[in-house]
Amino acid sequence: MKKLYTHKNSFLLEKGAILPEIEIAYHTYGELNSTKTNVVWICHALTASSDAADWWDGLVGSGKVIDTDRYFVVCANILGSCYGSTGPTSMNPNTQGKYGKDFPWVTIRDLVKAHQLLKAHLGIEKIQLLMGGSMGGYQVLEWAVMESEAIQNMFLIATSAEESAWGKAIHTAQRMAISADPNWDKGEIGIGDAGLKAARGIGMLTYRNYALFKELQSDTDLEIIQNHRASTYIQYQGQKLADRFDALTYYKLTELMDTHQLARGRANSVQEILEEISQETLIMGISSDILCPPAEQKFLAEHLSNSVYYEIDSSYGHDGFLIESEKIGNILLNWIQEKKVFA
Ligand SMILES: CC(=O)SCCNC(=O)CCNC(=O)[C@H](O)C(C)(C)COP(=O)(O)OP(=O)(O)OC[C@H]1O[C@@H](n2cnc3c(N)ncnc32)[C@H](O)[C@@H]1OP(=O)(O)O
Ligand SMILES: N[C@@H](CCO)C(=O)O
Repeated sequence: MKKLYTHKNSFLLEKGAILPEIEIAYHTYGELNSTKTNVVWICHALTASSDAADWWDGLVGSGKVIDTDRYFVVCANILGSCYGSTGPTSMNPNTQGKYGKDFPWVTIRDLVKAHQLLKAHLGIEKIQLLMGGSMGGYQVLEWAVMESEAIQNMFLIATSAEESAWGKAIHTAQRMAISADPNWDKGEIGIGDAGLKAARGIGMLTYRNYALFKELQSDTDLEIIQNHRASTYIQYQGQKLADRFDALTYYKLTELMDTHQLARGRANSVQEILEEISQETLIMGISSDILCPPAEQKFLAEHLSNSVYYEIDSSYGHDGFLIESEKIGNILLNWIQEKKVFA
């Protein structure tokens, strides 16, 4: 069941803006043990909610690798999202209207800072396993730097230490699509679906790849000259996101992703800051990921001193981190046992 934590005091964002208060939507599964040594915290990616047992159901649940009968599992919706935490679709207590386009610039560090408040509220001192894929991994790495003493072990998949030039270019194209929507300038919540659909279409091309489209979406009817399978698939995926997400939120979350730079204000290079992280870390890459390709995870493994790297052979591309639960689960379970993560 989704719960809500309200931080009644003002919340200072990295870039200087102040939110008068923040709400954080979250899910917990299982019970915190008496020694408080069974916490698993899951950080979610771009469009997911706090219900990790739903979107990562192959990994999280009773008897699964992230066993909710044994562990106290927490997943919180990120600041700036539209799934319950404070974001552009929320009411601004100062104006009694929705934040909309006035929702300030948020960084990955702000997401972590907000979730640290929830962690304190839940009485958690240490996180035994902090895990996340894609933007979830961005938060994991930031948290390891921001509160090193609280993070015991980490699992990272399809992620990186900084948003790549490639990622920023894709996000810019997505924002161009959203802002080309005829209703965009109205700046209201709940409009801009045409732009959002196009942005999701662009996204899908990077979450999947040539080979998967060839395999699953090639036309079987050789006579067809319109409504190609690949076209209707992309259109359908655009509609599917528009049915559950908000255009302005998506626009701002892509800007948020572009702020990911672990070294900002801390070191002269990403390598330098990674070398300061000492937690035991499992890192996974997906062979066909063209958005956060395995080279990015190999780079992490090269510079995180206590890490181990595995590559999953999958045709699902970046979305493999959400889909390939069996392959991910087998490696994760072995690593948890070998490293005695919950011993
Ligand atoms: C709170 C919430 O609701 S969060 C919702 C869950 N999502 C998240 O957490 C975000 C992360 N998840 C995701 O991005 C996605 O759910 C993924 C990547 C895990 C899986 O994506 P899916 O869309 O389920 O899978 P896939 O790419 O195989 O597409 C299947 C869908 O496309 C449809 N489809 C397939 N081929 C075609 C085609 N040629 N033309 C039209 N539609 C098609 C299928 O019928 C199916 O429809 P359905 O979703 O209504 O059953
Ligand atoms: N399918 C994922 C991709 C981003 O990692 C999402 O929509 O959140």
